[in-house]
Amino acid sequence: MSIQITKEGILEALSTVEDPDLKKDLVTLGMIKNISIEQEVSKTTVHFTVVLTTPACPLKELIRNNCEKAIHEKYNESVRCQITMTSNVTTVRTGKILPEVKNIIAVASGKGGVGKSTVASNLAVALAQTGAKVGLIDADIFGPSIPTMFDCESARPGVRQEGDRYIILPFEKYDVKILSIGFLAPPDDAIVWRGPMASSAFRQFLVDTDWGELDYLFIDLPPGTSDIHLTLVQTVPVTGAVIVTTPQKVALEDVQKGVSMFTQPKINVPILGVIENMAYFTPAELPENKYYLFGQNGGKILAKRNDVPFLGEVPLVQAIREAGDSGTPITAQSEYSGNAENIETLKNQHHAVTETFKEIAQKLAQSVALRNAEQNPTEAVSLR
Ligand SMILES: Nc1ncnc2c1ncn2[C@@H]1O[C@H](COP(=O)(O)OP(=O)(O)OP(=O)(O)O)[C@@H](O)[C@H]1O
Repeated sequence: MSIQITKEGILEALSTVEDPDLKKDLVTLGMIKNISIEQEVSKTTVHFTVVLTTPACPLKELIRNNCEKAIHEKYNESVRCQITMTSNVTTVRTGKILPEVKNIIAVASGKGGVGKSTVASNLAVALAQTGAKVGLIDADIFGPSIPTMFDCESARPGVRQEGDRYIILPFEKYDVKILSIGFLAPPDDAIVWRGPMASSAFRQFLVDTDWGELDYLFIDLPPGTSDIHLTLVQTVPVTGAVIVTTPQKVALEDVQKGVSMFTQPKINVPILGVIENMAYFTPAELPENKYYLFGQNGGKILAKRNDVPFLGEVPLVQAIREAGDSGTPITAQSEYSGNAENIETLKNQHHAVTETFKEIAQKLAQSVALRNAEQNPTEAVSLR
């Protein structure tokens, strides 16, 4: 005898399955789509799609198994489940500027030289590798390093004319769409770009650029707080900020000021998480050793103090610096390609660091999904 199964019954069963990150059930979160039931004399198959909120979700198989279990518990072990797992990055952004960009993520630090551009580049590449559509704006007028890190120092963005408007076309590399203040001003002239000219160029990157559809648009901000920060939050609603720090106390004090800038009531941009860069040094020839040159756990302490997620720590290793200088972020390299004597050790170190960036990128995507599910949309700031 065939079992009587209805769409309502399937939804009831699946409403007992929680998304482990978002801590709400899949039905409430609107993640269940395309339910259909195939009933034959001796077997019943239910089909449905689970739409995950992050690309390449690591919990995919767990969620799939829990769905199957819920259907079996409600009906019978003999019911077959054909579950399609897809993803659709969520958004809460509104407004006329960049409506096709789902999430704008500011990458900030209190101090210069903590590796903000390195982290932003690698997160952008790592998320693009999961199939997400990603863009990156290098707004660091004091030292635009993205052109070096993506080996496109002489690149000039294209332009398209629409009536009397000029639309900028970003440059694309490693599946990331890129624009940099460095494309407009030769490095030695960067100094004259401080102030209103830089802010106006940056505004054009947001307002007059054809970014197309993007899941994540990263903004690599200058260190500290600046006019560029204000231009950003005044021009577009920002999904959230990622804070990059090194562990030492002096860095943390500056970084705290950066955090407070975003979280002050007038600005109100949520912090998506803290990343500790150069957390420890591991020499290639002693891969098991960790030397905490700048102190330990500074990033974790900062995250705890501000009650925001800690996204992970990146070690200080030669391969990251070499990759940045060579114009291919380490996550975009399939393996270590130098010709050093200790090649096997360097390959292992390279692999470990690449995996670390991928894990941090995944945690960031989860943090964005959580922020979009739980918090109100950010609004562009109006300062008087
Ligand atoms: N984890 C790391 N291991 C080794 N070298 C690193 C690491 N992170 C960054 N670097 C190197 O440190 C230097 C500064 O990094 P980066 O330009 O990313 O910092 P930044 O915070 O963006 O700097 P700025 O304040 O000038 O914008 C670069 O040469 C980069 O390759």
